[in-house]
Amino acid sequence: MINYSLLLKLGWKPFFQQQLTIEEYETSLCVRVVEQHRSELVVSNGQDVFKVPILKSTPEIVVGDWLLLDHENRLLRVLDRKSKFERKSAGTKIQKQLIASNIDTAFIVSSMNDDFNLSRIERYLALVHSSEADAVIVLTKSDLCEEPSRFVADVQNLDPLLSVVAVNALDTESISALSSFIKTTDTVCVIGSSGVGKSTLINTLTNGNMLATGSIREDDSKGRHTTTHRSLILLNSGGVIIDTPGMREIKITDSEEGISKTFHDIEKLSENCRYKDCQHQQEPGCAVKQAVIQGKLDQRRLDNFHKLVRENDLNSATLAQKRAKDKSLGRFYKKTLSESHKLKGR
Ligand SMILES: Nc1nc2c(ncn2[C@@H]2O[C@H](COP(=O)(O)OP(=O)(O)OP(=O)(O)O)[C@@H](O)[C@H]2O)c(=O)[nH]1
Ligand SMILES: [Zn+2]
Repeated sequence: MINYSLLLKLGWKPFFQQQLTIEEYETSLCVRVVEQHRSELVVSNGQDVFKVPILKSTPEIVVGDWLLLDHENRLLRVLDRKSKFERKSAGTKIQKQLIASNIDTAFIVSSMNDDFNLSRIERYLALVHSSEADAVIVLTKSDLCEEPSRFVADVQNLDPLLSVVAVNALDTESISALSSFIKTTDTVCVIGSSGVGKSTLINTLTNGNMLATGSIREDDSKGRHTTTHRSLILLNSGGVIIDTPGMREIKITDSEEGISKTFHDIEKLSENCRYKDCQHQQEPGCAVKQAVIQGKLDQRRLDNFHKLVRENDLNSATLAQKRAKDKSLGRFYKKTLSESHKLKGR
């Protein structure tokens, strides 16, 4: 029988419970994926940590997923995801890759120094907004900054409803301001550019205790022992953090909805453009350009909006082209195969 009370500290929610049948509740095992390797998944039921092999028939599974297993720890099914983070695969391969799932809140980390960049924050916001997770902007290095409130105000200016917190990521007391954004059954992820303080923040949040879901030592191919990176971390104060390497190099793709939510002020203004399909470039009667002239909208914000839309269109188009190509290639193989069978008289 599934023990819900053990699952709660792993981020279990009514959303997942509602997906179970009574039979599944009575006969199966429910676990969360805490690590992902090439040939196996490391999962936890809130008490024990164990491994589930990845077979040819195993569907795409990522850290954060909830799985139902039978009593021999074989996969029955993956529960529907509450949210998911995807990215365009790195390199020349054009494919979408799932990198983490079931995240309630994403901490977008940015440091209050020369690296501070509103356009980059907007880019991360568009990403988070297309994942179904909530966004919180965490501004680090407050101890090294003369006027943190100026940075907070700049970010708040992007959207008055945004949650923005300034912290010294090295200091436990300072980051306690984040606790109201980490509910005990919530799953949080931390994203942002290199060097902004993501690891420092996670370390302080976990008091340096990164192995709370249990530690597993693994043999690598040469028979050496390596301690693997734990991707799903339990917080002593309740709540879960997901920190996978993939989360750190995520790019915009299929994020139209996220861009639209992030720049809802521009969307709102565009309702008054003369042309319905106005691109807010050189068209007459453009309400968005007018707002820039009147000082109601930053030229920087409009430029970044255009840039992200272009980038998203490009990535999404190549993805769509690849999908179409794969489909027609699949039909070609099928046809060739059936013709060769016909020739052989089968
Ligand atoms: N003074 C101060 N230093 C900080 C703060 N946050 C991070 N640092 C320092 O900044 C440097 C980079 O922090 P990391 O936590 O490694 O940054 P990261 O975002 O994890 O970087 P990557 O692993 O490259 O993605 C480290 O030397 C930290 O000690 C802060 O709030 N105050
Ligand atoms: Zn316009």
